[in-house]
Parts: sequence; structure tokens; C-alpha cells
Amino acid sequence: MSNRLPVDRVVDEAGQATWRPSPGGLVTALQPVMRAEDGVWVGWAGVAGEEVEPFEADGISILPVALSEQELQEYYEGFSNDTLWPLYHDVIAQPSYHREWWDSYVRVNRRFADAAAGAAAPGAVVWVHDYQLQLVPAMLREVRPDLVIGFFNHIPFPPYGIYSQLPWRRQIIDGLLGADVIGFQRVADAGNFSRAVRRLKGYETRGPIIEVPIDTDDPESGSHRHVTTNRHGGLVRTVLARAFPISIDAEAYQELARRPAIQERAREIREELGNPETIMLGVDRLDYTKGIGHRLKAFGELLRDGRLDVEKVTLVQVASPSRERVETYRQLRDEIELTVGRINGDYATLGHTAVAYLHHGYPKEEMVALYLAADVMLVTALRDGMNLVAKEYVATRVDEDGVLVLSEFAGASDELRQALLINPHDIEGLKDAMLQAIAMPKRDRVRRMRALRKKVLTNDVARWSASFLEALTRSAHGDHPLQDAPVNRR
Ligand SMILES: O=P(O)(O)OC[C@H]1O[C@H](O[C@H]2O[C@H](CO)[C@@H](O)[C@H](O)[C@H]2O)[C@H](O)[C@@H](O)[C@@H]1O
Ligand SMILES: O=c1ccn([C@@H]2O[C@H](COP(=O)(O)OP(=O)(O)O)[C@@H](O)[C@H]2O)c(=O)[nH]1
Repeated sequence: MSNRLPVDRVVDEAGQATWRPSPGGLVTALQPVMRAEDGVWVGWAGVAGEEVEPFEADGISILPVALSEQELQEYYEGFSNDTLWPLYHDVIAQPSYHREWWDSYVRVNRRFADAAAGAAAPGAVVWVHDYQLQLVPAMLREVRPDLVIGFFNHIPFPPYGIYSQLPWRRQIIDGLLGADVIGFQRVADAGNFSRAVRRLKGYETRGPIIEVPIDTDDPESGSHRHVTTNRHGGLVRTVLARAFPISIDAEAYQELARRPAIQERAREIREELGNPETIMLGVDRLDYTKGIGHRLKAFGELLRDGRLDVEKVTLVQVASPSRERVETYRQLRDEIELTVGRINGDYATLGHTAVAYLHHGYPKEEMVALYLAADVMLVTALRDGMNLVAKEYVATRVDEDGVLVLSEFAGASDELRQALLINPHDIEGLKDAMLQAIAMPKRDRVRRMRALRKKVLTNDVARWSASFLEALTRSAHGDHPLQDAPVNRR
């Protein structure tokens, strides 16, 4: 279950409906998993006010959940993306708190839970994804205690000092604790969650295990899995909360990178840009968490100070459209486009663009060609759950060349230690890292890229889903594995 299905329904001006792939890393990561399983994907079809019948897409059974226009505004654009999203990303933007948005979030979560409850076979495994659906685990457990329920949070879980702002902080914790296994991107996220549970609920935790007291007056209390007695002699249900860092289908990216047509397209991209000595690339949803403004500032200053030459270096910035009706996102687009216009106005020449700015979403093949064309990949997120783009760049570089500049605030930095790690708030540090990346000798580039590729090729998306589902299946047999998934325990 995820808010977004792998395909969005798009209705054109003539009223004709078509399906197009959904944006974002969650769908990229889950598609190969779902293709391999004989399951049902429950999610929203991407258009408001329409009931869509269950259907098949690319070998996946789809069960659409309908949202009205008002729910789209209050549950998705409002509570999910204007309350939870900024709150969980370190309040980079100010979260808005509205009681009607919360009511809508509860209503829509209930609808998702009901849909899954109706579709799941007895004892089935249900895997719920992301911050839009945090109440679903408890709602589902209430009506279907036979199910094995997993939850994975794709975005960060904030430190308690930030999380505690949320007026509905206890309800969200209760919602999540309905799951048997709760997965996070980083060890730090899992730690933040356990702390919030201790502070808000007073429940005890032992490493990754959370002890949820059982209400013995509840007639359903006998149906719980992994019930045990805690050190005070009380009956508790145990929940596993741990890091499972997500990844990509690395083999598929390698395969695309080896295709002659895609390699030719990469050469064409370089030519279209006037064959600069260095191409730097940024690929992001147009989101304030991605640090696009910081990246442009650093690049603009390097041109201003004559440390970079527009005839030698071009920055390609793909900023794919995202959440365009949310005011903060509209403002961000204006700011970014103003900055790009200024940099190009000040430093571009007739023959050489400084920033090639593309406000589009591209298919995978074009993404791979862009990755192959880029000498330096810039991931400067201010906060990011994982950032699959960083991993895709590494998987694509079958030539073992290219330099990844990576923010330490992206989950990917826990694993990709051989990237040039930066703090995007430190503009001078970012500028130095860009120059270091451009000037890095081939031997060093290859050494770093080899080490990065080993990580991404070993810890791919199949391994991620297998380790989560294994933890979930073991939990169905009353056994919570205590060790962490493969990740640096930093
Ligand atoms: O569905 P949208 O509102 O259009 O947004 C797209 C997705 O963005 C987020 O992606 C996150 O998941 C990635 C995979 O785990 C991760 O690499 C990235 O850091 C996250 O930001 C969001 O979490 C998804 O729910 C959205 O569908
Ligand atoms: O034009 C684009 C821009 C992005 N992406 C994909 O969108 C995902 C972005 O995931 P990431 O984890 O980096 O960030 P998110 O957008 O989920 O926050 C990656 O798989 C990208 O390849 C894409 O297919 N076309």
C-alpha cells in the first residue's frame, strides 16, 4: 500500500484518460518488488474525484483508492505535504497545522485500511508505505488482527524536539505501532522514533524492540502475535523498529548503461551542450528539501569569482515538476527560475549556457544517458530520506568514472562514504568540493567509484525488500531478528 500507484491517471483536454508512470523514488523502488510478488498494490490513481476500477499495469494488480478534490487538498497537499513533509524534513519550510487537514488524513487512512482489509487473504502480509499512511497499521490491525503488517517510512523521522511540535503526535505513534515491523532509512531515524515512543507513550524499548502493553480487558487481546511478559510482569506485544536502507534495481541501470543507443544519446547530450570540458548534473523533484538553491548559489559564485569558466563547465539541472498546487512549491519554482535566469544572464555567452535548466520529468533511458554524460553528479539535499538518484548515478557508471558530490543529510551518505561528502549549508565547502570533483585525477575517480559501485551493486532493491519481508515473515512466527540490516551503524 502506498499513497501513489506506480501509474498516474492523466486526463487530457479532450477528456481522454491515459496512464503515465508516477514520479519519485518510492515507485522506482517498489515496482520491481511488486512485479516479483503475486500481490495487489493499493493506492491512489493520481487524479481526484474519479472512481477507478481495479486493473493490471505492467504485470501488477492494482486496487485504486479514490480521493475527492477536497481530500486531495486536505489529505495529500495539506496534511501530507504541507504539515508532515516539512516537519519530518527538519522544518526547512514552516509546517502548517490545520485541524480539518488532520480530519481528512484520518478519513483517508481509514479508506486505505478498509480497502486492504477487503483485499487481503487470511494471514496475508500487508506492507504499508510512507508518511501519508501512518495511521493505517493500527486501523488495519483493529479490523484484521490475523494480518502480518509492515510499515516503511521513506522520509526521515525527525528528532523529538521537532516531532513534538505535531499536535497529533500521540495518534501518529499509536498508528505506526499497529505494525509488526517498522522500517526506516537510517539508524538515526529508527532511534528518533524509539525516543518519541518512550517520551510520548512511556513504553519500554530494548534495542530495536518496542514493548507495547496489551489491554487485557480488550476481547481482541488474545489474538496478538509475539505476546510476551515484560520485566514488570505485564503482557506486552513486541514491535521491531529498525533501519532498512532502500536501494535501486542496480542491474537494470547497468543494463541500460551498456546499451549502445543510450551511450550514443549520452554523447549527443554532450554535443548539444557544446562539448564542455565538464558537465555537472543535478536531478531532483523541484522540492525545497533538495538544496537546489544552495547548489546554484555555489555554482554562480564560482563563475562570479572566475574560479570556473562558463566555456569549460556547464551545470545541467533537471527539476521535475512536483506538488505544484502547494504554495511553498510554487514559491520555490519562482525562486529557482529567477536564480537560473540571473546566472545565465550574468555569465552565459551566445555559445555557452551556464545552467541548462529543465523543468520536466524524464523516462529512465534519458536519465541514464544524462548520468553517463555527467562528469560530476551533485546531490546537495538539505534533508532526504535516501536519495535514489545518488545510487542510480553510481550504478550507471559501468565505466567506473564520474564523481559523486553527496550531502551528508541524504540517507544515501550512510552507505556511500567514498563520495565527496558535503554540508550543503556550508557554501564555501560546497564550492571547494565542486572544484575538487572537477579536478580529481582519473586514478582517484576510479578508486572511489569502484568502492561506491560495490556498495550499490551488493545492497540493491531486491536485497532491501527481501530483508524487510524476511523480518516481517519471521515476526509472523513470533521471532524478531535483533541485528540491524546492512548499514553503517553511525
Ligand atoms: O508522490 P509525490 O508527492 O509526487 O512525491 C514523490 C515521492 O517522494 C518521496 O520519496 C521518498 O522515497 C524515496 C525512496 O525511498 C527516497 O529515496 C526519498 O529520499 C524520499 O523523499 C516520498 O517519500 C514518496 O512517498 C513520494 O511518492
Ligand atoms: O525526470 C526525472 C526525475 C527523477 N526521476 C526518478 O525519480 C526518482 C527520485 O527518487 P529520489 O529518491 O532521488 O527522490 P524523491 O523524488 O523520491 O524524493 C529517481 O528514481 C529518479 O530516477 C525520473 O525518473 N525522471
